[in-house]
Amino acid sequence: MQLSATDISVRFAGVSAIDKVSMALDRGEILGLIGPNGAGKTTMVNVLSGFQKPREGRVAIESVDCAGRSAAWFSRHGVVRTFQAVRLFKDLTISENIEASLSSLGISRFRARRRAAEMLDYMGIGDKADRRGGTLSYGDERRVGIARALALAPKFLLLDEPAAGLNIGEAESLADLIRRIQGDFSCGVLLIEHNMTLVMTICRRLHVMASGRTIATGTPAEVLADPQFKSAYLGTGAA
Ligand SMILES: Nc1ncnc2c1ncn2[C@@H]1O[C@H](COP(=O)(O)OP(=O)(O)OP(=O)(O)O)[C@@H](O)[C@H]1O
Repeated sequence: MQLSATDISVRFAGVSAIDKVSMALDRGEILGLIGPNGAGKTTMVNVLSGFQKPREGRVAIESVDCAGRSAAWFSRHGVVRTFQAVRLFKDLTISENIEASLSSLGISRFRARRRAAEMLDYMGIGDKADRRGGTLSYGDERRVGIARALALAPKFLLLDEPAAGLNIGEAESLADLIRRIQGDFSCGVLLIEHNMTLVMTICRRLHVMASGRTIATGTPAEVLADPQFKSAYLGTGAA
């Protein structure tokens, strides 16, 4: 099963953010999406999850065309994403925050509560279920963001900079966790990340963007040897 985007273009106020980018995520792989700031990575995740309608191009889940579908439709069909900012409702408990996303998909309150508890346990923060949003440490808040996504039973999980702001130890545990999630949920994981150690350790395949375009794809070794990658990242090599 595959989530694919073909020849995607997005413009904001006439300015090109993505220009004819294609990528595919298989259920069963961890694909790294990397690139300098402003490369178009988050915009691409927005397109892949129904948060941004592309000006051109096609998104499909296997052979099902997703044109015009809402973000909620993508969620219901197993395409789930996290955000750079977790944004919890501060008046709700952590559990209620997760239940709210499930209820919006029509899941009963009872099942939503049970599912939230299971996912918070899975993320190792079951004891924080009754705390209010906004009272957790930064690292725990990011775990809630992932728990909230996992509660939606992803077939494709799109993680937008999950290691941002984590220390080295926390980033290492995150690497183990992402591998575990991929296996336990049998989901494809798209990982946007600036932490190169994390990306190179857990991704078998990388997709590199710069200035809204694809500049390299391949295994970490192939990408590291690619002149366009070296030029974009290290300022060396022929572009
Ligand atoms: N809603 C928007 N309105 C106008 N321009 C936008 C909008 N969202 C993104 N852009 C622009 O589109 C381009 C791609 O942005 P995007 O956030 O996708 O890049 P990114 O690779 O995710 O960057 P970063 O690594 O900094 O998060 C940038 O030039 C950005 O300023």
